[in-house]
Amino acid sequence: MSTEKGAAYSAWSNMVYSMRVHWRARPLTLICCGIAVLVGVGLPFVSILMPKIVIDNITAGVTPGKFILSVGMMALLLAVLSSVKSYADLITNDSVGTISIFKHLQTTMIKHLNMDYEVLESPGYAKKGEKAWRAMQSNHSPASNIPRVISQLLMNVLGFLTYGLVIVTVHPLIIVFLVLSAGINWMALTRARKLEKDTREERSKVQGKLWYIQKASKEPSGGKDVRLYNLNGLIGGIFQNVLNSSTEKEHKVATGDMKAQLSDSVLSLIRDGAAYAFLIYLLLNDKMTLGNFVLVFAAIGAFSGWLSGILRSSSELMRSLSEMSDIREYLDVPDNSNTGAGHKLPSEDMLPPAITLRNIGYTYPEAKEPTLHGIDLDIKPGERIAIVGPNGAGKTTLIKLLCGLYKPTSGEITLSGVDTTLYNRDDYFSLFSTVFQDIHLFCNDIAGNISQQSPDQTDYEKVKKCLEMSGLLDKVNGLDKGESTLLVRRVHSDAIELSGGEMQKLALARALYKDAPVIILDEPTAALDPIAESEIYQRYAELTAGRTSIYISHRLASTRFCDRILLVDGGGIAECGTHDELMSNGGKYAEMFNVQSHYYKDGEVADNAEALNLA
Ligand SMILES: Nc1ncnc2c1ncn2[C@@H]1O[C@H](COP(=O)(O)OP(=O)(O)OP(=O)(O)O)[C@@H](O)[C@H]1O
Repeated sequence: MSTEKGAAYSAWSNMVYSMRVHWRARPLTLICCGIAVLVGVGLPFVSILMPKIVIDNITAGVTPGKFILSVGMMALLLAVLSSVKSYADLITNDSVGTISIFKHLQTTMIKHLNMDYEVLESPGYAKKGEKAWRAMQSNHSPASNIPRVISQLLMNVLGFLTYGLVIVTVHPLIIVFLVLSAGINWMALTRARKLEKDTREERSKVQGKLWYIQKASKEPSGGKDVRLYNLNGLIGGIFQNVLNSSTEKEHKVATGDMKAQLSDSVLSLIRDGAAYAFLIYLLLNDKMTLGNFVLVFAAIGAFSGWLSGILRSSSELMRSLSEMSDIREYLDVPDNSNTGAGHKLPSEDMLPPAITLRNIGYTYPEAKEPTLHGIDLDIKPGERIAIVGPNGAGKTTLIKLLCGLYKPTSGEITLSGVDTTLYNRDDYFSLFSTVFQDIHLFCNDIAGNISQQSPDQTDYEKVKKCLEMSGLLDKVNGLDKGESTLLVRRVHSDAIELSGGEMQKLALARALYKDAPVIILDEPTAALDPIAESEIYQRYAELTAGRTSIYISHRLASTRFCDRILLVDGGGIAECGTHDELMSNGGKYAEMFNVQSHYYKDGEVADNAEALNLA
C-alpha cells in the first residue's frame, strides 16, 4: 500500500514516522489514542446493553435491590468511561493541535537552517517546501492528525467486529447483507478519493500561486512599487483569477465527497430499514426475546455508524499519509556538500590559504546554459583581487562557488592543495568573511548582529573596533542604547531602522569581527555616500591586512588598489591583470573604465588614487 502513485514513502513507513514523532514529543498522546479506541467502543456498547439489561431484569422479575444494583453498576461504568474518554480526547486534541504541528514546524525550520544554501535556493526545493508547509499549517492539518485518525479507524474496526458479533449471534444473514451494502459504499468513497488524489498535484500548484501572491502582497519591500505603480488592481485581479481556478478545482473534489456521503446515507437507510424489518419479523414470530430485540435493534443502527466510520477514517488516513509524504519529501532532500567528518583545515600558520580553481563550470539548477565555464584561477595567499564585469556576468556566482555556497558542476576548487569538497562544509565556511549585496539583519541588538554570538560570548571592545573601521561607530554612539540598540522593528517595537548605507557598514563590521583568513566583499560600498566610500578605500589595506581579499565592484577606479583585476564576461575570466596592464590591453576593461571615467573631471581619478595611496 502506498500513499500516492509512485510515492517514495509507503503508508506503513509514514504511519511509523508519525507515531515516532508523537511518541518522542509526548508519549501520553499515543497512550490516550489507544485508550480512546477501547473506550470509544466500550461506551456505546454499554449504552446499548443497558436497555437490554433493564428489560431482561423486568421480564425475569428480579428483586428491586438486584435491579438497582445491576442498573447502578452500568450507570457508574458509563460515567467512568465518559470521563476517561473526555480526558483521552483532551490530551489527543491538544497534542495534535499544538505539539505535533510545532514539532513539524521546528523540524522543518532546523532543516531550513542547516541545508545546503544551493538546495535552499533551488526552485524545486521551494515548491516542495510550500507543499510541506501547507500540509502542516492549520490546527487540524491531516498530516498532524495521523495518530488520531488511526485511533478512529481502529475504534471503528473494533466496533464493527464487536457489534457484528452481537448481530451474528442473532442471525448471520443480517451481517452478510450489511457488509455487502457497505462494499457498495466503499466503491463510492474510493471514487471520491481517487478524484481527490488525481487532482492533488494540480490543486497544490494553484494553492502555491495563491500562497505566493498573498505572501508577496504582505512584503513591505514590494509595497512601494505596488502603490506607486498602482498595481493593487492588477494583483487583486490575478489573485481573483487564481482563486476562481482553485475554487473550481476544490468544488469538484467536494462534489465527489458529497456524492459519496449521499450514497452512504441512502444505502444506510435501505440497509438499516431492511435489517429492522427482519428483526421485527423475528420478534413478532417469537424467534427473539424482547431484550435481544432491543439490543440488536440498537446494534444495527450503531453497526452502520461503525461501517461508515471505517470508510470515512480510512479515506482520511490515506489523505493524511499523502500529506505526510509531502512533509517527509521536503525534510529528506539531501545536501550535496560534506556535512560529516572532513579533511583537517590548514593550520593557523598556513593561513590565508592558496585557492585554486581548475576548469570550473557552474549551471544553476533547472537552468539550460551554464553561467560559468572553464574558469582557471590561482589565488595566492594574501592576494587582493578585484572582480569586475557587466551585470549578470557571473561575478556573484563565482564568489558563491569560492566560499562554498555552491558546488561547481564541473572542475575542482582546491584550498591549500585539498579539494574543497573534502572539507566539512561548516569548517570550510569558517575560513570566509563575506558581505553580500543583499544584507540580512537579525532580530538582535547591534552588537549581536556583529558578533553573531550571545552577549556573554561577545567581545564588546572588538565590536567597537569593527564599528569604527566600517564607519558606523559615530552613529551607534549617538544612540541611547549604543551597540545594545535592537534591530528589526517587525520583532522588537523599540528597535531602530538602519538606512541602506548603514546596513552595509554593519555588514562590513560583521565581516571584520569574524576575522576569517579570506574576506569577500560583493559591492560593499554600493550604498555608501562618497565620503564613507572614500574612507573605506583609504582603509582597505588595514581592513584586509593579513587576509586574502576578493572585492567585486562596478566602480572601476576603486579596484585599482587590488593586486589583480579579473574581468568576468561571457561565462569566464575574459581579462586578468593589473589596472595598467588591462588599460594597455585596450580590451573591455579599458572600454568600461574609459566610459566611467568620462563622468569624472579630467585627472580626478588619478588624483584620488594618489590621495588614497593606491596608485
Ligand atoms: N539563483 C539563481 N538561479 C538561477 N539563475 C541565477 C541565480 N542567480 C543568478 N542567476 C543567473 O546567473 C547569472 C549571473 O548572475 P550573478 O548574480 O552571478 O551576476 P553578477 O555578475 O554578480 O551580476 P551583477 O553585476 O548584476 O550583480 C545571471 O544571468 C542570473 O540570471
